[in-house]
Amino acid sequence: MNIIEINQLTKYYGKHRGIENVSFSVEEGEIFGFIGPNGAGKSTTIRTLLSLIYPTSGTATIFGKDCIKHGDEIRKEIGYLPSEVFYYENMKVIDVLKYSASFYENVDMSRIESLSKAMDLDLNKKIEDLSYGNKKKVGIVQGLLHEPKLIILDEPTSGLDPLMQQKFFDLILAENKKGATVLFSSHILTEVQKLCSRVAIIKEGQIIKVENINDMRNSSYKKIIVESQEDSIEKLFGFEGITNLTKTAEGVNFLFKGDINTIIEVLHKVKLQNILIEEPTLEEIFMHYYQKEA
Ligand SMILES: Nc1ncnc2c1ncn2[C@@H]1O[C@H](COP(=O)(O)OP(=O)(O)OP(=O)(O)O)[C@@H](O)[C@H]1O
Repeated sequence: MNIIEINQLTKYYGKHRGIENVSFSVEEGEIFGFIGPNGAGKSTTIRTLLSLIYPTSGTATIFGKDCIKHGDEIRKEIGYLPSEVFYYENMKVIDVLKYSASFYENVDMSRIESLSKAMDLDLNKKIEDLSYGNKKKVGIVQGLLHEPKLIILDEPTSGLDPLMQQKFFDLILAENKKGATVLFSSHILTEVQKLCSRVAIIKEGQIIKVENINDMRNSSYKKIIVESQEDSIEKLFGFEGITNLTKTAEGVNFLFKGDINTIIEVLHKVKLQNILIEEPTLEEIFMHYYQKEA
C-alpha cells in the first residue's frame, strides 16, 4: 500500500517556479529519500503535502486521503520536522513539549523523557539558551512525540554533530521498525545512503529519477581515470556513453556505460602514464543524473 501518492503536483509562487509535475509514491514501511540541491523544490513538495501551502495543480494523497480535503485528519498521524524551527524564546523545553503533547491523546511524560534522553536534550533549559542544534533536537522530539504513522523530515540533521546525527538515525530506524513510514529530505548523499531504500531525485522543480539505492550503486557505470600528457586528450572522449568528463592535471576522467572495447580502441592511440577503472561513488552517480539532465 502507498502511504504517500503524489500525482503531477505543481506549485507556482506567483510567476516563480516552485515545483512542476512532481509525481512519486512512498510505500508503507519504507524510508524514502528525497534529494536535490538547494532550491530544487523539496520543501515546496513537503509543504504542499501537509497542505501548509496549496498546489497550483495536481493532487496528492496520504493514507489514501486527499491532502487538501482531509488535511486536518491526516496531519494528526504525521510527525513533521520543518527545515527551520522557531519557538517562544522564554519558554522552557519541557513546557514546549508538554504543550505539543497536549494536542494528542496518547502522549505521556515517559514518552517525552525517553525521546529527550535518546537525543541528549536538557528539558529544563530555556529555548533562548539553546544552540541551533539543540533547538533542532526539540523539533525532532516534538515531531516524534505522538508515535506518528508517517514521519516527514525536511533537512533534519543540519546543526547536529556527527554523534547526534547517529543517535538521530538510530531513533528514526527504531520508529521505522515499529511501523512508521519515513520521508527524508536532504541534500547530503551519505545520509540518504545510510537510511533510505529508495530515493527520488529532484532538480529545478522536476523529478529526474526515482531509483532503488542498491540498483543505483550497482549500475553498470564505470569511472575511468586516464593519466596521459597528450594534448587535448579530453577531445578523444566525446562519444556516446561518456558523461561527467573532467580534465585534470594528470589527464582526464569520466563515467562510462557501454562496450568497454570502444574505450580500449581510443586508448590504443594514446601514450598512457596510467589507467584506473573504478566503481563510481554514489555521489558521482547522483552528479551524473544532474549533469545528464542539464
Ligand atoms: N514563499 C516563496 N515565495 C517565492 N518563491 C519561493 C517561496 N518558497 C520557495 N520558493 C522558490 O521555490 C523554489 C523551490 O524552493 P524550495 O524551498 O522548495 O527548495 P528546496 O529544495 O527545499 O531547497 P532548500 O534545500 O534550499 O530549502 C526555489 O526557487 C525557491 O526560491
